Amino acid sequence: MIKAGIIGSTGYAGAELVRILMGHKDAEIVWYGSRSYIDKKYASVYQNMFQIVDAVCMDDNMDELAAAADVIFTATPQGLCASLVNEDILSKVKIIDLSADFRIKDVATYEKWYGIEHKSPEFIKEAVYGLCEINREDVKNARLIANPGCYTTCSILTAYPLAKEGLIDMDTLIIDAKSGTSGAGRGAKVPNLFCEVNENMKAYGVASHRHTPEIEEQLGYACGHQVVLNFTPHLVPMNRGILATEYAKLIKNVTYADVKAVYEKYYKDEKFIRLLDEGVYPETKWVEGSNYVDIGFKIDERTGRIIMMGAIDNLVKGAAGQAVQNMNLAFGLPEDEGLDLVPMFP
Ligand SMILES: NC(=O)C1=CN([C@@H]2O[C@H](COP(=O)(O)OP(=O)(O)OC[C@H]3O[C@@H](n4cnc5c(N)ncnc54)[C@H](OP(=O)(O)O)[C@@H]3O)[C@@H](O)[C@H]2O)C=CC1
Ligand SMILES: CC(=O)N[C@@H](CCC(=O)OP(=O)(O)O)C(=O)O
Repeated sequence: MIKAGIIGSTGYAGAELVRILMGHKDAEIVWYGSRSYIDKKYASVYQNMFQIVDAVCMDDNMDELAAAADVIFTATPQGLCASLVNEDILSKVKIIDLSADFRIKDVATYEKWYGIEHKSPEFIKEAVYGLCEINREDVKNARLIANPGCYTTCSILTAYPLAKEGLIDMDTLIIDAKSGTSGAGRGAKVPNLFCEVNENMKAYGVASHRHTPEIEEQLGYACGHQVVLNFTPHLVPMNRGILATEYAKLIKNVTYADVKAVYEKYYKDEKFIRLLDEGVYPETKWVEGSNYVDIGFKIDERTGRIIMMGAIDNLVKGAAGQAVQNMNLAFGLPEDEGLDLVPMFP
């Protein structure tokens, strides 16, 4: 039985980890970490866990946690994991970080886009970018896994096969993405108040969102050269879900069947990636509560562009589900263990 500790178990991503790990037959949660609710019952923070979780919240004593657990998930604000990790901890326990601390390989890029100093840059090189479908073999041997971001998971997986096969002009790639408000976390913030979000839609982080360099870096690895792109996120009035719509100029004269074959080359055996039929486009509702990524596309012959669309649940494939997928790989378990989450509808 894998013993899991969660730092930040009281946030939205942490709570989703709790929900998923409760249904995992080879893992148990031994540490419900919190900053604000220490010694309080976890089920008093999340009443949906009443009579399901009996544990109380604990502090973030890393030494005790590393002795008690086999894996630590950090579902905490940017910068915290980097301030906790050290060689002693990593020699005892694997860390799966849901924040961005170890995703970007160039520390100067991280510090510029996040506006904080990186507290343990010596571990950046070792960290594996935990996009399971792409880095599966590296994840299996990793001590430190950088769980990808929610927008980035959706954006990268949607464009990856075409980038890899040189089908699109990467300089023309534009990613327009929408997220539900759980993507912003549980902390109180004025832009996320009901009156600000309900019956409203807004772009934010325009030409400056911190996920831009993460997407550029990963798609750059795929196509083999530096990528510079536009990424514009939007907040939409729903709880969960991300829909990324991506536009790019096609380099080659290809048909729908050619492009579908390229997607199938990379994803046909991927349990969590569903390539939709021609004329069917992803909707967030069809993946809600699940670890699926739904992908659809259309070639616009009039403009010579392809329009690719991907949808995920930001808290599952965009955070906790992917983190459990990474844990399964890193501990030699079936990759889908605990992740048979049927999408909920409506
Ligand atoms: N929400 C999402 O869709 C996604 C989130 N992520 C990432 O996951 C991480 C958590 O996000 P999310 O759950 O949304 O955020 P929340 O604001 O909902 O939760 C933050 C969590 O971190 C804890 N925390 C805050 N400050 C500290 C601190 N100084 N020391 C220890 N613990 C602290 C909080 O504890 P307490 O409540 O007890 O104070 C809480 O458990 C972030 O890095 C985010 O970028 C990644 C992908 C998707
Ligand atoms: C709606 C919303 O605010 N979304 C967050 C992204 C989600 C997140 O927590 O970021 P990571 O995926 O990088 O961890 C944002 O734009 O910052």
